[in-house]
Amino acid sequence: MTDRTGPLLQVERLNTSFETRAGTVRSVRDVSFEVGRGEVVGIVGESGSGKSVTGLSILGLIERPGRIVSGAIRFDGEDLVGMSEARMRRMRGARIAMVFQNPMMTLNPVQKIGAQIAEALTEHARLPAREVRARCIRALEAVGIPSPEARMEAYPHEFSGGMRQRIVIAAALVTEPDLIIADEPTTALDVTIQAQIIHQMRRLIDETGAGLIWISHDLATLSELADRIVVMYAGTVVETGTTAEIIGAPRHPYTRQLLASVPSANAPGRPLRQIPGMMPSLLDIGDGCPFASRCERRTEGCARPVPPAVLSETRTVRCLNLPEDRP
Ligand SMILES: Nc1ncnc2c1ncn2[C@@H]1O[C@H](COP(=O)(O)OP(=O)(O)OP(=O)(O)O)[C@@H](O)[C@H]1O
Repeated sequence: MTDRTGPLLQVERLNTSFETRAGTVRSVRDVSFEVGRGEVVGIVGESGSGKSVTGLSILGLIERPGRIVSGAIRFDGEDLVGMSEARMRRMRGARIAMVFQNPMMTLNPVQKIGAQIAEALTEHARLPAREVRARCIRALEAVGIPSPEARMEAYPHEFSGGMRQRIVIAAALVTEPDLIIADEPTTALDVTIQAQIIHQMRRLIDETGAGLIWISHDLATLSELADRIVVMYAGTVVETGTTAEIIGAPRHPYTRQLLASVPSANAPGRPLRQIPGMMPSLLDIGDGCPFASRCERRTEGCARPVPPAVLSETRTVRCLNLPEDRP
């Protein structure tokens, strides 16, 4: 049963692990967040914090030795956890789309791009050829490809890196999905191109009312694009809030340190501030606060599980020793 009044996506207490010879890698632990219609939610965190595994869990793409251990992923009111592979595949094609970092891995080098985008469409719906063509052109226009009709006949190598990434986004958009999950899609690109793509994505989400999850290690990019931000550290969500709250008044000690390491927050010419210490291994990690070993505010209680505190309708923070309101 679908519920059009609720949020588009609700991830509730998600746990995803990988069984390895060395032990259980608990990549995603007790992760909860929501995405509304027409909303962009950014997931930020250092490398290895569980961002991609969260995205792949939503897409039903966790493969052995990994599995979703517990939790619910409700999309339009329906739980995706435990859905049959055949239905999940249809969901991925038609209603939930994904965009990954490397367009060359997604695009077929020997097929014209028009045909590749059309394939995304015809795999899941039987449509007249004229309609398919019109929709492909619309998708290319939407991501800012000039002369889309002529460009449909070109091969991937005839495009620049930025244009190729736009084509991958167009292929994800052509089915008019309700939810798009983008995993570091602009990381490899020039900052100017990044800014253009981000601007176009924002416009698209505003126009179509789709939901977008944008996974990134870069808070500066997210501040331009996201409505809300989910901060992940060592597999858990440490803080969620509106973009203005996270950027303007971070509460969790990790979020504060992460912000302090963003280049624009540093004086020019000075080296970036690194967060001292290392992220703990996710192998058989306990349930206490994972940031405790690097945190100046840690106390004995931090070794026990720290439930997320709900500070307001938009804000949760998982910390026992919250610093004052403003840094
Ligand atoms: N197939 C797998 N087998 C074992 N461990 C895995 C597997 N896939 C991911 N992991 C582990 O899960 C943890 C989270 O990885 P994930 O890729 O989600 O991090 P991330 O935040 O997306 O990092 P990055 O920014 O580098 O992509 C890591 O410790 C990683 O080693």
